[in-house]
Amino acid sequence: MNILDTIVARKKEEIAERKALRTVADLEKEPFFERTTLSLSQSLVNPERTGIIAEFKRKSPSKGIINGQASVEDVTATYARLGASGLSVLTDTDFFGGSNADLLLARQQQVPILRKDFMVDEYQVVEAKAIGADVILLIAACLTPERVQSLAAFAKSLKLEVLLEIHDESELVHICNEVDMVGVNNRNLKTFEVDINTSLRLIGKMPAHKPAVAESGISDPETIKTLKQAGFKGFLIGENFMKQPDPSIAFADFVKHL
Ligand SMILES: O=P(O)(O)OC[C@@H](O)[C@@H](O)c1c[nH]c2ccccc12
Repeated sequence: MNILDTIVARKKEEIAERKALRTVADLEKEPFFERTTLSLSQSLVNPERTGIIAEFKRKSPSKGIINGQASVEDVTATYARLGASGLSVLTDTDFFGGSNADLLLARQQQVPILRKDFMVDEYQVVEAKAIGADVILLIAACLTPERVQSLAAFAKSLKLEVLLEIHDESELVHICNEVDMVGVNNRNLKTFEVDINTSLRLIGKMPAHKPAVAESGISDPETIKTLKQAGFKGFLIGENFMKQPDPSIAFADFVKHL
């Protein structure tokens, strides 16, 4: 089994455990459930922002511990203040060291927030709304095109936006009307290999009317210039900032060079 299959198998167990603890009806009573969500697709094309979706990630299966001490409140506040177009918060605990509590803390910021997790069930979409997310991620590598479409339609019914993540040509067929943005993960989730050229290769084959997001392995402001020229509007960056003792300082320094 590759790591993605392992994560998704564990995720399904976790969802069953969570459903037993809190029903959908419980989630719908959460204070954040009834709220006006923010649009990441609009924020990405706002010329006053950087296009960066800055990610809070404590650890990952490929890197182990990235940052064991940073405060989600402090770091996301700096990201938002210094021009991040959006925030991405890992909510998977077992493999990424994140939690729903992290996303709730990030929600103090008035910028769109992506719930970064492995979404395979409608329950998680309801939960995303209840914990304060504006956008969900759907990963083509763990869903059929039909499931992408049905989960995306469900997310839209809750006024959440959808970022569809693809990694190669074969996954272009997962793109449907219901997704708002298409991301290209430069990291192969099965082998962990990272190659920025994955984004540059795929952009020409993606729909021009949906903002394109380049994801993973970005560590140089020059790369953002190249990706922008190729047509990307969003740049999802985690580790480059999180691996520093103070991710806020790393972010401030990076945006100076854009
Ligand atoms: O830390 P990086 O290399 O900047 O990557 C961020 C983000 O793209 C990455 O965390 C990611 C992209 N798609 C995912 C899906 C699940 C978990 C994590 C991810």
